[in-house]
Amino acid sequence: MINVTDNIEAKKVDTLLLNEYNYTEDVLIQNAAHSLFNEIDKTVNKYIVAVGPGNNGADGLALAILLHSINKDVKIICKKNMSIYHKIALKIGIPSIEHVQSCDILIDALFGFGFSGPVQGYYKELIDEINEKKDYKIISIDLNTAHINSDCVLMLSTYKQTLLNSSIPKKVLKIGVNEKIYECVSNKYIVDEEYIGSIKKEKNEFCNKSDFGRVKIYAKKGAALLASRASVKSGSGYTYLISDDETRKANLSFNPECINSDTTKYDVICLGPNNGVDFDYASIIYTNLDKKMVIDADALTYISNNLEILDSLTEDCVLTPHPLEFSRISGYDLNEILEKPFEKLEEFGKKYKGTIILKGKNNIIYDGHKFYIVNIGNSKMANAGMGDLLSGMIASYLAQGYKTRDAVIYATYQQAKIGRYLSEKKDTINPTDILSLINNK
Ligand SMILES: NC(=O)C1=CN([C@@H]2O[C@H](COP(=O)(O)OP(=O)(O)OC[C@H]3O[C@@H](n4cnc5c(N)ncnc54)[C@H](O)[C@@H]3O)[C@@H](O)[C@H]2O)[C@@H](O)CC1
Ligand SMILES: Nc1ncnc2c1ncn2[C@@H]1O[C@H](COP(=O)(O)OP(=O)(O)O)[C@@H](O)[C@H]1O
Repeated sequence: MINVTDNIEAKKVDTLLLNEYNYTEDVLIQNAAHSLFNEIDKTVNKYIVAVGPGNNGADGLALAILLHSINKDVKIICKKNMSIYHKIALKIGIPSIEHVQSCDILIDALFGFGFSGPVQGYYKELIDEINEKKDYKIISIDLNTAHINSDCVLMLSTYKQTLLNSSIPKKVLKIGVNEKIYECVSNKYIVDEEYIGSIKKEKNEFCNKSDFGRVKIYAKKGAALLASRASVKSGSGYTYLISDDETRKANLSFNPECINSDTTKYDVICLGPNNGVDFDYASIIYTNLDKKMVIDADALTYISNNLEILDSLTEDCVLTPHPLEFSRISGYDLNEILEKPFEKLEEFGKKYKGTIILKGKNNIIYDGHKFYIVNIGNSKMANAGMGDLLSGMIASYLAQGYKTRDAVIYATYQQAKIGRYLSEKKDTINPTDILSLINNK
């Protein structure tokens, strides 16, 4: 998985590598430059590198030297950079220009995580000029400098936290450092295919349906159909729906594999999708504390009026709030949650047991120790019922024996991955579109 760092953590990584692991700045800059060079489009010819005063600028200069070595037409705009790379660049004849010229790619190597705003004077004027002329593609190194209209950011070694809220295309490049080294600095990770592959459970040849667990869902109306169908399609051995007559009747034709009656034998309960806020969730929760549990939607609203329930939750409970629901159960201000989701989840997680997923563009999963971010979905998925579907999927993977945290990660990733796939074909992605593709190869 890829580590996520805020500016303070990124500086700590820097210090750690230099002081504890004997890396030098030059080794890191060289590694960064080679990764950038490998990634950058070399089918074009003209490049300009806008160079800042610090190591972000040095990365840009080292990249310019590599582009020059393969005879590309590369120029630098560099007022001040004390690194050896500036001297080398000038010595080998890379032209230094004062103003932006026409080119194919402009590389923003002005500032990285050492920047603290606002930008003024020379750099402000240069940034305005870069944005104004724009007949080129702008690629930013590590972070996009304030107000630059980048087309892409190539982050170095860690995912930069401020970019979680940016829609600019981005990629993390390795710089010759094993990610495990960052673990003592950051406990936030972007979930990737590699992690998903490592937790995926394969089916044994002699398996039986009872090996895949029993899910009992308390839900009503369309939300019940979505959650229970998602549970069935995600592979739980048995899915039971506890609902009203009308919903059960509709579910019979929509979801023939689901069992529309109660059971005393089950491993997981999923509570809430459109089940009403007047339902007695407390007694279901208190009598099922030995089971795995997914608490969603109306059950979360109920808890916000019966907060003492939170004290009873176990490690095997999953809460699935969107930001407003999280605000209701935590009492935190909604804007504060949106601005500082990690801090607020950690504060909440210190008080109560279990795993919580804060849903949205960045789905942030917190298990009381680490944060796992699933951010491959897209805004076309933002419509009613998506959360109901997700809670059914989480319940299903819990029943199949996934660790609590991993069931949440696995379900969220599968949902977002289908959303990403469909986004190329559709302008709106409905939960039923996702349902039809759950479990497809
Ligand atoms: N492990 C790492 O952490 C690595 C970091 N590298 C690069 O190093 C960068 C960080 O380098 P630095 O710490 O030197 O910082 P930066 O290069 O991001 O910027 C620091 C410089 O910008 C100036 N500055 C800051 N805010 C300003 C403002 N508002 N207006 C004008 N000037 C301002 C500072 O005085 C300082 O000279 C990363 O973003 C990355 O590109 C790479 O070289 C490879 C490895
Ligand atoms: N902008 C977005 N980008 C990516 N995924 C999104 C976005 N908005 C919502 N989602 C996904 O849709 C779901 C929304 O859940 P929720 O708000 O609870 O929906 P509902 O109210 O329909 O139950 C989450 O799984 C989330 O990942």
